[in-house]
Amino acid sequence: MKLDKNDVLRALENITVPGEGKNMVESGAVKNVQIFGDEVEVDITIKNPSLQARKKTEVEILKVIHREVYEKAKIKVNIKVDVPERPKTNEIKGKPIPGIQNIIAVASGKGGVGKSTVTANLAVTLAKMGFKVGLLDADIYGPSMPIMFDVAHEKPLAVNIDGKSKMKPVESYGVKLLSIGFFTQPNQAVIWRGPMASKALNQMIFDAHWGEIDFMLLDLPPGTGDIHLSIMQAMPVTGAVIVSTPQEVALADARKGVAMFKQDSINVPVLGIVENMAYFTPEELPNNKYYIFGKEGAKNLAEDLKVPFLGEIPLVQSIREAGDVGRPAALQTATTIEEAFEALTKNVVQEVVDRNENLPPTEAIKITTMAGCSAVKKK
Ligand SMILES: Nc1ncnc2c1ncn2[C@@H]1O[C@H](COP(=O)(O)OP(=O)(O)OP(=O)(O)O)[C@@H](O)[C@H]1O
Repeated sequence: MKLDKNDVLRALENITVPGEGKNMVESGAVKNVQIFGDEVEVDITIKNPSLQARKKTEVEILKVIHREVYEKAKIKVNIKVDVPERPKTNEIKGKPIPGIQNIIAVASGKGGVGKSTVTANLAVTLAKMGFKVGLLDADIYGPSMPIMFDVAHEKPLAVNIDGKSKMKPVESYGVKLLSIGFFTQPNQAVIWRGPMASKALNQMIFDAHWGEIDFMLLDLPPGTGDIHLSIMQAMPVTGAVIVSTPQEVALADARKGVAMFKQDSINVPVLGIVENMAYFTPEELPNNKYYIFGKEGAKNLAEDLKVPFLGEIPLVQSIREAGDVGRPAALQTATTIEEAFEALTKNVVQEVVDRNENLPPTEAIKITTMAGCSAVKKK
């Protein structure tokens, strides 16, 4: 018997693909029907990859054609599975942490570019602006926050919260702080294996009593390794800030840092790049700028990678000194350093706001307005 293609299509209009509302012709799932005498070949694309869905689709097509068109038709069904790609931007991973609204990971490809210094100053500037700030020093290779916040001799206390013993972060300059450095001896070299470090970090995140936090800053170890992956998978990181100097070797590593956050398995939005040690200004010649590590390297990198440029911080002796004495330089009021960190912090907050505005409302609560923060004006 010679079959008619239209009869086959009409028959297929009676059935749907599992999980899809419209009939399989109307939904566009049926891609092609070919007839060769009493043979019918149906090409169909479905979104559900399960074996069960494929089998069910095939059986239903066979049954409906045999019933409605020709009971002895020889039927071949070619099923292609096309799983719709999940939207990649603004994805939040990890379990949300009650009370913590935004988690910003601060990273650098290369070590020693001032990642911890920038993180500490961002933290105190956010606190000055009126935000509730937490800082988690996850730099397992060289935790420097206890020194930078002058709390190296303190230890987090245990508090009882709803019958559970929780770690209470140490507080300094309005910033709640936990560091992997609180749990190691200053002179002891600790060799952290990946899973051990992740466990310690998980405890500092989930077994600590952080309370209400607007911005939790995460000082990551330098580089792009295993530990970064574990942290990103364990925590709902809002976005990442990359710190680099303008120097070529640092930029090459910063590029890798950006690539790490953008890769599919991590997929954390990059809030932008900070250029640290952008130029040197001697105190006695405040108008002179010396571009020791090159000029605008990180700014150009940001343009190149199409990520925001968040700001530049000069190389200033007092920034280093302030770090060493344990009082972040941005606390020095009415200085160009304070100004530089304020400009940087406003840009970071703005990027977080922009990023959160693009999130569906069902996501965990995020800061979507800077109202109430007089220090920050919306662009
Ligand atoms: N803008 C700056 N001006 C002057 N000194 C700075 C500046 N930024 C950082 N430093 C100094 O550079 C040194 C390295 O900085 P920091 O420890 O913050 O770097 P890092 O990138 O966090 O290093 P690590 O590899 O340990 O993660 C410190 O002595 C710090 O005080």
